[in-house]
Amino acid sequence: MVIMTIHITNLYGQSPYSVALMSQNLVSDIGKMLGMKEIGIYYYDSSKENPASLRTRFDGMNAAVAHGDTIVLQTPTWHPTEFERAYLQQLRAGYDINLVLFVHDVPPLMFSGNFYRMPQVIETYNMADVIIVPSEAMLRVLRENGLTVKKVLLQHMWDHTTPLSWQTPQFEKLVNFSGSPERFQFIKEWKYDLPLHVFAAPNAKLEAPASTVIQEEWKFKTELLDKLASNGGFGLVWNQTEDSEYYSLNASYKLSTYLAAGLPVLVPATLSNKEIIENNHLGFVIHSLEEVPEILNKISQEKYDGLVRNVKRFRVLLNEGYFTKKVLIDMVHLLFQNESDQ
Ligand SMILES: O=c1ccn([C@@H]2O[C@H](COP(=O)(O)OP(=O)(O)O)[C@@H](O)[C@H]2O)c(=O)[nH]1
Repeated sequence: MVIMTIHITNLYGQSPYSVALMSQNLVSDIGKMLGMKEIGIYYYDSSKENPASLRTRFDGMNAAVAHGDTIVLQTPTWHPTEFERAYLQQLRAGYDINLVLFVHDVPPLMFSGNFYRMPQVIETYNMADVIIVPSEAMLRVLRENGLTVKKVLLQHMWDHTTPLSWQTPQFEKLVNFSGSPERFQFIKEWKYDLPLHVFAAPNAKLEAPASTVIQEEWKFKTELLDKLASNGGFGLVWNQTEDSEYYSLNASYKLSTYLAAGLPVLVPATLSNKEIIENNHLGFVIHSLEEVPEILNKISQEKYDGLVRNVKRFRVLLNEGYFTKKVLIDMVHLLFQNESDQ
């Protein structure tokens, strides 16, 4: 007899280029490995749905939920906050359950124009028994904005469970970047005498890129890792121009993609989890893009190969999903033990 089922939500219906979709699928797949059941959340324009049909939709999603169960909501669902709040309220009203929020992104902090929505978002977070947030810095900001949930866990880093590329990256004086030129202004302004290989969706190509900006085709999963590994060089994490401080709070998905491909990384000094890069010697922490050519022109073959060896060792954690497994298992302990009066 099962006495407690853990359910975890998973997003459906977004474009295959959606990183939100990829990351939710990843967490839900690992949750299922640990025996959790999935609740699918379809992405559509829910703002026009009337409350009665929304309630029926939620009842359908909750068909397998019973008293005593635990629900992990991966948030944002990219529906309006009202949708998430209504869903959680219906769960709370209908069942005696444990609620966990696994926060991937905080939309009011991603886009400054949305900051006015912060109180509503925090109110929704405060419905949780346990909340999982990307970093200590994110937790601080959420606390400053009224987060009261006592039981908190940190994600630290995204996993990347795509089958690995077994190629060993070679030292090349080039930088790989995965992300759209629309979001990352520095791509348009790349002025260094070093190739910048940009991996972005087909609809996000630059009209007239600098000759050192090489626009790669979008690649899925292992193909992406293979191409990054065969390009060699480094993987770059860099801020968007606007709202550039967000990487000091979230966990960057591309960071894990590069490491899974075996590439050493160049990351901004403001990155929330830069200590992981420093402590494990996985690349360089930089303060400005000006440092990129300096590093690439100076680094020796031996030093590069040493970084590649460190990455090869570390990436096992990502490939086997150990950051996610750890936080999901810690979540169960935190729910059912009294150790957390933090
Ligand atoms: O050709 C490509 C280019 C990008 N990506 C994915 O897009 C992510 C980068 O997305 P984003 O810039 O939103 O990540 P973050 O800002 O979290 O680092 C990468 O990690 C890849 O998983 C991909 O699958 N194929």
